[in-house]
Amino acid sequence: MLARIGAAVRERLADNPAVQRFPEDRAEVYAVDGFLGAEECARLVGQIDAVACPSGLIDEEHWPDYRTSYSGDIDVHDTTVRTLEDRLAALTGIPPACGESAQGQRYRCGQYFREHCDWFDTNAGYWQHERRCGGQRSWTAMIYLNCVDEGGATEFTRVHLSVPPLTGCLLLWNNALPDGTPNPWTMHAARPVVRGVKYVVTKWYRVRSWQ
Ligand SMILES: O=C(O)CCC(=O)C(=O)O
Ligand SMILES: [Fe+2]
Repeated sequence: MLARIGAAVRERLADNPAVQRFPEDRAEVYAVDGFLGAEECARLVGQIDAVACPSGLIDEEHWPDYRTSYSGDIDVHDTTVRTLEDRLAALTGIPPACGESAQGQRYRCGQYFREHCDWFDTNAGYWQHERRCGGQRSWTAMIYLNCVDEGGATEFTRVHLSVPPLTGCLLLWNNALPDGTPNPWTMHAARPVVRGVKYVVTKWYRVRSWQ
């Protein structure tokens, strides 16, 4: 399933001249500049400020201080959110039903999200729940809503790829290898914001409908 999804999205992205793939064979990471306009970004920033609470973590108990950002589910009925979802579906071909609700995140000065992979550990206790809610995560889509004065890069730590936040830019990656197994090279972190504040919206996609 994951191999099939990976191949379908890969083919579609390869045909799109607006999509750039980072020159890294071990991880499939792509960027699309100007995926959202400045006004759309500003509207989403306002929404995030309205809903943001300290970010949770799926395995909070074992990993305190792993993620110090604030986050929240943004309003799924909002027109900007709908536009964003539609654009992502058109770009990737992934059915919108597979997407978890869009999550907004805000990192203030000094805040970060330590090194992690987005796919689920199928040996962890939480997996029994997640496998029934759509299963494994396939692709991750993240949109930067603003430029950060200093810090706040998304770093793929094992392949030494660092992506600085840029207003409206989409970062997209496949959490699986071409054979459908989890790709350890997708390990990534949100580096601490040094000056300014960082806002992003993240969509994680599952192999089946998310519920
Ligand atoms: O904010 C970032 O740069 C990365 C966020 C992230 O890794 C996530 O939300 O899974
Ligand atoms: Fe992540």
